[in-house]
Amino acid sequence: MKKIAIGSDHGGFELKESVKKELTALGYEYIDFGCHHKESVDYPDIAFLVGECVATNDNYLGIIIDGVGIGSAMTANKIPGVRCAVCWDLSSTMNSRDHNNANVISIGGQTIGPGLAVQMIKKWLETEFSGGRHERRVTKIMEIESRFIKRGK
Ligand SMILES: O=C[C@H](O)[C@H](O)[C@H](O)COP(=O)(O)O
Repeated sequence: MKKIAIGSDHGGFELKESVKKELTALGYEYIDFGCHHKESVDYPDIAFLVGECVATNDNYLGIIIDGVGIGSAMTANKIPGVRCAVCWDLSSTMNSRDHNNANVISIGGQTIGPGLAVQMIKKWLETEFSGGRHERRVTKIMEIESRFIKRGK
């Protein structure tokens, strides 16, 4: 069973607490990279820690929650090896695993209620990458990333 790296900014803090309860109920071990309060923080600081954990540990998946999910996903996707998907419903959630092999999910604490969020997280964790034609496409994504790493950009 994969382990989970989870983090949020102030806008996702409350939803993160709900998601953590669901993770525990599902039997997942997790590391909470913060924040641990509702005071204003900068989402790149937390998204970096979650993304770094996933990129350096094959047995981790990541969950990031900020206001709408966009800034944290932008940040995490700067880290080589991270494929972070902004998801907003069950369909985007399943697609991000089944087709895109996302290893980090980013959701909005101000746009998604706790009921839907826990359903999404459960679905995301139980959905496997289906490979096949999608393997070819995800490989192309990773090859584009490697080209820029080689150039040192
Ligand atoms: O994409 C970024 C996130 O939605 C942030 O949670 C948001 O930008 C934070 O804004 P504020 O400082 O106004 O809560």
